[in-house]
Amino acid sequence: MRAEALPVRALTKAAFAPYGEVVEIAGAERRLINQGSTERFHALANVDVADGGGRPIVSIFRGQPFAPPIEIVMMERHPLGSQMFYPLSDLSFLVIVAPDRAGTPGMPEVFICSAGTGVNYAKNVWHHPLVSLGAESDFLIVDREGPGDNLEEHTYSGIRYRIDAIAGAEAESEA
Ligand SMILES: NC(=O)N[C@@H](O)C(=O)O
Ligand code: NI
Repeated sequence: MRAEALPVRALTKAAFAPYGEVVEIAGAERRLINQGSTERFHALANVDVADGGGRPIVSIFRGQPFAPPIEIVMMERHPLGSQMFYPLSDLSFLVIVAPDRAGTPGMPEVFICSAGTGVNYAKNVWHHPLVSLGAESDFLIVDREGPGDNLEEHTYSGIRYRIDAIAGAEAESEA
């Protein structure tokens, strides 16, 4: 089966806008609270999980690292809610998303997400399950618990996608 190599792009708010929000301090509304002893970086992402009686939950994902070549054979989406990944380690990870093409994912876009930056996938956005890099990594997750089927998966047929190199991220792997 044909496998197409994909470029890895730096994550920016503009590039990721069709898929959700970038969760980072840069550009956030900053509020000084607690008599000035604490900075609040306010409303970094919108938790959109109420459809169908859903409620927001916080989890931790512990991801095992991937290394190139990384094959992308499937994508998934959550029709009833957003899903946020915020890295608790100081490693980069890959964010892989795709536009919807008549109910199936189109060609993926791959972004490298640097340490201290997370993403909030908007509801019903095609994305690849967590791809950690370098070492076992923990992520804070905010997504939906509740009735209904909140997971739709799609396996590409006739074409596979591949990530052959990730500049910089591999250098972060454990020594
Ligand atoms: N299945 C699950 O909870 N994880 C995926 O949704 C994912 O995006 O990693
Ligand atoms: Ni997901």
